[in-house]
Amino acid sequence: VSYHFNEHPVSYDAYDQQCGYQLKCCGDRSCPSLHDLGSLEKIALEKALHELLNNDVASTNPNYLMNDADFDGRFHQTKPIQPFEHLGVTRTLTTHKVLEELARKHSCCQLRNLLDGKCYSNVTLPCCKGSEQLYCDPNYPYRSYDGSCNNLQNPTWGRRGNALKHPIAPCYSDLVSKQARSKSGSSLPQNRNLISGLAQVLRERKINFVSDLNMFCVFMSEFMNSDMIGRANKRTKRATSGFRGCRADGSDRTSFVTPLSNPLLVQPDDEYNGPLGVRCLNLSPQEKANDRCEIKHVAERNLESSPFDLSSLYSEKASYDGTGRLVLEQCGATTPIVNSQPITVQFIAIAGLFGNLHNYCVDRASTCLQSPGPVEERCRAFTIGVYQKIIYEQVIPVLFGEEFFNKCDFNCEYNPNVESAVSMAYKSALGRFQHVWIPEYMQYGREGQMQSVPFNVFFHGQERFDCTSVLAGALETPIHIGNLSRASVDKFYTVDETRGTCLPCIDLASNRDAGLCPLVAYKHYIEQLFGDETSCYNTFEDLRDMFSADVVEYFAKRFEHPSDIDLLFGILDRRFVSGGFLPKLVAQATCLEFKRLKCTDRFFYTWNPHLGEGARHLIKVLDFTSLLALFTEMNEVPLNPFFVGSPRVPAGDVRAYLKTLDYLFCHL
Ligand code: HEM
Repeated sequence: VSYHFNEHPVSYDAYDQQCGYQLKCCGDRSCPSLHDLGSLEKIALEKALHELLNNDVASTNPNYLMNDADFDGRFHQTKPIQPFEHLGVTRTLTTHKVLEELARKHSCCQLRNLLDGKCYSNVTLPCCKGSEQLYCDPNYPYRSYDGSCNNLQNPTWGRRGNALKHPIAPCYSDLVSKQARSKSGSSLPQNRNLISGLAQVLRERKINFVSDLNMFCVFMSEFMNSDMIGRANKRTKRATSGFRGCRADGSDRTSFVTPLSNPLLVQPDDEYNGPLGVRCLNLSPQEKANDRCEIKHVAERNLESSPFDLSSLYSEKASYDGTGRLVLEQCGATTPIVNSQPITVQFIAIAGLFGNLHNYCVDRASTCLQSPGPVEERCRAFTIGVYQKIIYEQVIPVLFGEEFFNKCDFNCEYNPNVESAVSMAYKSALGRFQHVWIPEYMQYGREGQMQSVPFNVFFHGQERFDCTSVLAGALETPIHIGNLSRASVDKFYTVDETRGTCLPCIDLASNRDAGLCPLVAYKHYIEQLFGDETSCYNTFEDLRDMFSADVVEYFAKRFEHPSDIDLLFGILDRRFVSGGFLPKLVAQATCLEFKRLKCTDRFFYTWNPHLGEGARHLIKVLDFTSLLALFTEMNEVPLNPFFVGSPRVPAGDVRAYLKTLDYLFCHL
């Protein structure tokens, strides 16, 4: 299966073609003239500078900012635009304004030909010349901290701050920024209304089946996700606690409006929020990345490096003490992890296992390290190796099940010809599938003393929690299946167990803001890649091959046509991969992302030539069972850490065995 992205995404017609729908722009090969690009650029640059200046002003005015009195304060917090990033942000916004102007001036088909790259090759704005030159030392044996130089021919590939990729051209109604519309041209169903109605339908299912997969696996997956994708809320020069879109009491939109927020409307008859008087939910639009001013379909910025390199833990400038140990905070996590928001203490505790592993390594290696190089880099490479092994040999096989794991086929060699990047369809829709597993309650406590605590309690005041109890509880909390919990749909991130935000609504908003194409088109695209048979969806009944009856009935009530359904709803696909935990479409999308990120990583642990024999042996041995034995106070640790009720072994035995391997740290 090819995981390769086209350099320029192209509009995807194959579904319409196969299903006999009228093809847009069929036969229209005309192109817009770009003779006035220079003057469009000048005007756009002025507008962009003005907007950025206004945004910076807003970032210093409390009227525009969230504060701790808001229930969702810090949920939408923003990082600063670093001085070296200003030029890229300005160029991105300028080009965006030029694209919007081109969309106003030219016919849809002409614009489509232009953005699909069918008119001219590699057009950029005239004033936006020159790209930075990075020099990489091909013999330097360690990863950079921002992901650059992983690929020696293309040193910027995989780097923090790069754009994500559209696998197929987005389906904005104006091709560049306006939200997609239904087949007939009317608006799509309103976000919160659609999600809250869906949750109500699913709630009626009363499914009793409880899975034995646990929340430890879910938080580990979240941690992996945060390593490959960093959230890029639109930023200003200053970091902020988030820009306000709604009034503090949620009763309405605020009158202090900027392009930095894009609040969601809530209907008065909203089953949950209506009686609370909440009519508005805050939302942060995401920043795009088009730093070379290319005239093409543009995607969002990724604020992490894409490879699995523990970038969210080590961050861009890791804080080591004089001996190479990481400076660790709660549960062993680093400051950037502890300070990120929104974050639960379970996430902090999982990140902390890897922070602790780094320091465990330094403590052993620093006295005897025989391989050349600084101990912090050798231990970092080792820690990343253990983490990559856990992902590809433990997490993914469990999520995929044996059959699909083999079908996906992770046996590759290093492939330097493909860019390491994450797809928009994964980030803004299908990759979010595991949000449906968020339960109402989490277990918390040490052996024999577990208690049930509402999920959202763990977002706030994390220092109160005991790390062993947090992890022990996650191991014994089963995932939630079959419907959408109130903890996720109505009370997400709440401070008072009443007013909260709506995670699936944020997911849907993200899907729509990213202009993702309809579910049926994307499904067709991915099935073609996998060589699967593909279907056409002319009626809602046709959807029965992928959704259960209650969902089909709901969609039929809310959407005008099956091809209006948003890609996000692929998370409700009822065709699960056999022996695994993911729906088929989600599994296929995940397969592509994880394959790409493995096979394009020059330092992947199985082929990294700079790992010594000691590191290789330790990576083989270490897994979550060992990490839990080493870094928690559990008396007994699970052998199958992703399942509730796993058989356990005494932690002391595991620790004693690992101690016999200490000499290996001299040969990292
Ligand atoms: C149960 C724990 C989890 C919580 C509390 C959680 C929460 C969140 C939140 C608040 C966002 C930001 C939404 C936005 O502004 O767009 C987000 C984004 C996202 N989540 Fe989760 N999530 C969890 C687990 C997962 C898991 C297990 C996965 C799948 C591997 C996942 C995949 C994603 C993706 C792909 C995004 C978008 C990228 C990003 O903004 O980082 N999440 N999640």
